[in-house]
This record gives sequence, structure tokens and C-alpha cells, in this order.
Amino acid sequence: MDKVFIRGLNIQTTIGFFAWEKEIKQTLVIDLAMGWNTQLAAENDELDKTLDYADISEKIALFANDNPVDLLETLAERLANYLMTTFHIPWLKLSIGKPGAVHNADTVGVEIERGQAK
Ligand SMILES: Nc1nc2c(c(=O)[nH]1)N=C([C@H](O)[C@@H](O)CO)CN2
Repeated sequence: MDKVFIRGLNIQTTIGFFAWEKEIKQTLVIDLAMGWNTQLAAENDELDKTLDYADISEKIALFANDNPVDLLETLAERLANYLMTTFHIPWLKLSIGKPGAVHNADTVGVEIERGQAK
């Protein structure tokens, strides 16, 4: 299966379980792999036949800011559902890291895989 991917996407958003976290923005780092038949776009060199990683990167930041939640798990599930529905993505793997959350770890986070690889 071919994939279109985004790695190391830094976004600033409100996220966290604790009350103080609801008053600030924190950095999340997102890695996303999306199953797609990239031959469709390559045949005639057409952007509208593939997943536009620039457009999707912007949509991810907007979605996170429009949907503040406590847990990374909740954001991951909702974001995966939004992306799969909006862009007709059959399979994706999504990782969300919160590098500022644990002072003596490089990063912490969640990774989910949804859908069927075609
Ligand atoms: N598995 C998770 N553990 C924790 C989360 C989370 O979203 N998923 N969140 C927090 C707090 O918001 C934390 O980031 C504050 O430092 C704690 N554990």
C-alpha cells in the first residue's frame, strides 16, 4: 500500500487534564501516515488526485484548536475519524506526542492505527 505522510508537524493548542492546562497552549508533535494509491496522481501529475499534505497539515492544526479536549487519546480518536471521513482515507496511523508533559522524558504520547489497508 502506498502512503502519504506528515512527520514532525508541530502545532500549538489547548490540551490537558489539569485546570492550568486549559488556560495555555502547548506544543504537540504529530506524525501521520495515510494509505493512498499514489499512482492515481502520478499518472497525469495531478495534485487533486492525491492527499494534499500541506492542506491536511493546516486542517490538523485547525481541528485541534477547534476541539479542545483533556486527553491525547481523545484528540487522536476524533482527529483520525475527522481525517478519514473528510478525505476518504481508508487507513491511517497517527501519533501525537506532547514533548513538554514529562520533564525527564524526550516526549510522551499515543499512537493509533485505524481502518483497513487496501
Ligand atoms: N495516557 C495519557 N496520560 C496522560 C495524559 C494523556 O493525555 N494521556 N495527560 C496528562 C496531563 O494532561 C499531562 O500531560 C500534564 O502534564 C497526564 N497523563
